[in-house]
Amino acid sequence: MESGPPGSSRPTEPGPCLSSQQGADQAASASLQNAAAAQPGRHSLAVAAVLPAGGCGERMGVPTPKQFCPILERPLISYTLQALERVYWIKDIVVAVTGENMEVMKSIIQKYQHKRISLVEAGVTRHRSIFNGLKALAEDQLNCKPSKPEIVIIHDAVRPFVEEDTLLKVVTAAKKHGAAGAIRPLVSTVISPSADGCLDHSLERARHRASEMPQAFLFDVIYEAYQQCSDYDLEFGTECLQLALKYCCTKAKLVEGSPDLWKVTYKRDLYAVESIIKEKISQEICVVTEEDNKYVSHLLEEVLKSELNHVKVASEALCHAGRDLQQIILDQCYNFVCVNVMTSDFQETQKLLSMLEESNLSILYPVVVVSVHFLDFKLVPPSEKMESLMLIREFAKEVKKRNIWLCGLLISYPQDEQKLQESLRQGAIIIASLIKERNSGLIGQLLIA
Ligand SMILES: Nc1ccn([C@@H]2O[C@H](COP(=O)(O)OP(=O)(O)OP(=O)(O)O)[C@@H](O)[C@H]2O)c(=O)n1
Ligand SMILES: O=P(O)(O)OC[C@@H](O)[C@@H](O)[C@@H](O)CO
Repeated sequence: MESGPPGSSRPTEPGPCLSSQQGADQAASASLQNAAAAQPGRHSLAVAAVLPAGGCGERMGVPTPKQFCPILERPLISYTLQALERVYWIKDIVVAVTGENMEVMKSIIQKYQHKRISLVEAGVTRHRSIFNGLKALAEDQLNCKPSKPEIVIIHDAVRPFVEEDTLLKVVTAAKKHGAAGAIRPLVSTVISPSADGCLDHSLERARHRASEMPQAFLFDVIYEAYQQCSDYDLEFGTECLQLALKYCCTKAKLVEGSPDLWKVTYKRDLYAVESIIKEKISQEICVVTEEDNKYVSHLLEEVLKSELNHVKVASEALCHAGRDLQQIILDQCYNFVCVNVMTSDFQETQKLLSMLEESNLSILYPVVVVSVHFLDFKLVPPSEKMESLMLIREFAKEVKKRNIWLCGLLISYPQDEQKLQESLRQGAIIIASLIKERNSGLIGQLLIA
């Protein structure tokens, strides 16, 4: 079993330097795990995960294997790893990738700072890849520690939306029953065709379910099942729960899963993943300004709130050493509007960009920064400021390297109150679109409300 990339830290317990969000995640995990472990006769479980990621994604119909297809410029598998890493009681995550993708996988682990990841060679089928992952856990010594877990989770690398409570449910059920798997209601009816391609019979949809992931097993059960498995099953099987039943007489407990457990299979699934992630990271906007611009910022904040229902909009002063702003960054707000009034320079915006670059916020998701410039076009014709405003292109090119997506917005700042409200509304509509759509084609552009 190969560890993560050279120089990367071996799987370690999450350190004390967790950001407040990660800390919150760990606290949530601890409470979930304690809840499970608190059950009579329970003790904390040694849990590992195996992620089969050795497929070629034929049904996706693109050259890149789907687990490496980019979502907001980040490979799909990295989202799944992030989902599992947030669950701190999963001690080891074994990913099965083909030899030709081993280096790509190592670079993903390094770039997105994934921890507790080990790599094994995938097999020519999904079952063989999973078996290789189990062998690595059974026979390998991670960090000179016994790596054989009590419970092993098996989860497809192309199912990025898996929550801790679902993982805990299948693990808890597997501890009791030997095996457990997430299921979902069938959307289409299952039919059985006859040899001549006509309908032989259909299954009663209400009495059947779709088998999804995650699944969990007592390690010894599923490892024994794979060791006994026929070549036919290894070659053509698609259901781990069936192997546990067939070779170990273990009847898996079926756990109702959430709607977002689906497997990315076709191209449309990538678009669905991207829109879900965009929705998730556009739920909070921070309007940043200097003290003397608070009035305009507040006006813009109110209009943004009215334009973006359910989105949390807060204002923060850029000064005071950014103490409150630091906390907002730590709490993983991915959208910032920097308000500049009657100026075309970028001093305030650059202060914000520096703070963002110093944080690790944009490692996993692109951070959108809109540098807003209110100008009274009657007093200051835009043409006079255009040259300095176009510097946005250079700034944007620089910070894009840190996954910060910067663009500019020029908003007319008329003296007339009613016209100002109209400008603000136009500006808010553009800001809302930039944040929700996250169109990388607009990076470095100067838009005019
Ligand atoms: N030899 C294989 C085949 C599949 N998988 C993994 O098993 C998961 C679910 O399988 P599937 O959706 O079938 O992936 P692909 O085989 O890549 O897709 P396709 O059948 O369209 O080629 C994926 O994470 C895939 O990478 C694997 O580890 N090893
Ligand atoms: O490799 P395939 O995508 O054909 O099969 C994978 C799925 O069957 C599997 O992930 C769930 O059905 C649970 O077993």
